[in-house]
Amino acid sequence: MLEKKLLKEVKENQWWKKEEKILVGVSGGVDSMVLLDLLLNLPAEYRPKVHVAHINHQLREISDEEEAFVMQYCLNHQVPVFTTTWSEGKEITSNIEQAARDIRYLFFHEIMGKKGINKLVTAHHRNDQVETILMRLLNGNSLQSLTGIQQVRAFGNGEIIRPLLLQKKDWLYEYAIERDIPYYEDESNKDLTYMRNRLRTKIIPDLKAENSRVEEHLLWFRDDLHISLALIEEVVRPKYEACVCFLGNAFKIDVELFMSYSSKEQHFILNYLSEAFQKEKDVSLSRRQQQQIWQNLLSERPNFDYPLKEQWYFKKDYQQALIYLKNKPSEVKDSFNVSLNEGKYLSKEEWFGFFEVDKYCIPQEITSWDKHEMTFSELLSETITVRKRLPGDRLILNEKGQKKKISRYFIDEKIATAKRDSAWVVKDQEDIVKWLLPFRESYLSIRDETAKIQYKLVYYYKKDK
Ligand SMILES: Nc1ncnc2c1ncn2[C@@H]1O[C@H](COP(=O)(O)OP(=O)(O)OP(=O)(O)O)[C@@H](O)[C@H]1O
Repeated sequence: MLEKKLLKEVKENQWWKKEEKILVGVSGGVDSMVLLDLLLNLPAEYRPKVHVAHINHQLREISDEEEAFVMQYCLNHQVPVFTTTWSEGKEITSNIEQAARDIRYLFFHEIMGKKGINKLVTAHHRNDQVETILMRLLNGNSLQSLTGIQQVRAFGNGEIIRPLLLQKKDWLYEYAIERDIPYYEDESNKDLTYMRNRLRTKIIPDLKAENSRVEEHLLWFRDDLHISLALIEEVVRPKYEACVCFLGNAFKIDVELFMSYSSKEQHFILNYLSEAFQKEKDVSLSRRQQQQIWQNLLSERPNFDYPLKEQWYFKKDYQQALIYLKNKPSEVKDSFNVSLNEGKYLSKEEWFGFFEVDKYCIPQEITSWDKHEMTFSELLSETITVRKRLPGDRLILNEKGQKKKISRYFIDEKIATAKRDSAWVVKDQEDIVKWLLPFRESYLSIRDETAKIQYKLVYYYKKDK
């Protein structure tokens, strides 16, 4: 039955082409083992070229055994498999579930990049969907997030697909038994310190005692909400785009235009603004902060500056409002010395490291950030200086040693002023600019491709820095 349901969806949705490479996240549990079996047994004209990724979180005694099991299974089925072990940094994370998730997606992303794969496939199913919606509802999350897990959404350069999202967990178990599929039972699912597990084992069964179809009803609610929000989006999104503009480190709002919209439209414009904050700056605005912005926009006071959250301020200047990042001058340091095998935060959203390749190690909390890196084979200097640019700093452009002032480079490349100010100059002890972060490397630092990489400089930053 399950294979028929999946095939129908594969045909309808055309998630992948025949023989297209996909990466499947396989934990070794029943969901992902069933997914793997289903994918490998699709009719040839719908079957993708399956690759598997497994992350050994080392959180349980049998973690190593599970990893070996997934590897052996893939070997037996001639499926390429990539594994990694999460061995460092657990002790410094407060939310281990979230950190494990970040590590997973980072690894998926890395493998997809290396192997030229654009599609990640995971085994989320209908029960995961119900639990997610309930969890978000109980936690007071946004209306948009109550539409739960999306079956397809953007991920890295491609997308993440959840082919089993409409299938019940019971059906996966039945399929596994029928086809004698081996899997590991996840013992941590019984741990009632996690909200999801309490929902699964206590609260949802209680709700089902009230109405046995409660899960179906929640999914109806989800579908209706999804459609309603899409309709609202059609009307309000163009208005949001007309009155809100993202400037890199600030959001600019046209107050007059905002005031010309109905209060219902204003409500959704603020929701979209909040989403944009999350997406662009990784900052979540509470409901109270959203209300605060709304009141400020409607306020009759023509101009004022108001602290909103951390270093974010709301500033109104007649018909224009800005939500912008104000750096406290005392917290801004503009020069750092980084020794070999050391890393430093340059700001709350940037981290710089200098390492021998085999001693490379980064703080857990930055693993999901974006990065630039530079590798080289010879140690030119035991300390690297990272600092803001100074007048006269020059880049070496080519093998002839031709130099260009950084200020000129910015003009020629039409780099916005705000971005110029956030740039870092990386120098060695010879006082040669090796790198203008995040824009370009000096010619001298461009490595010989045949030499063995021994050292690396890495710059991690939160997206859109
Ligand atoms: N250790 C792992 N290695 C590889 N893939 C995994 C691993 N754990 C989970 N996955 C993949 O992620 C899917 C979701 O797993 P799970 O429900 O445990 O995670 P979640 O944290 O609730 O979800 P998400 O990771 O999407 O936020 C699994 O069905 C599987 O495809």
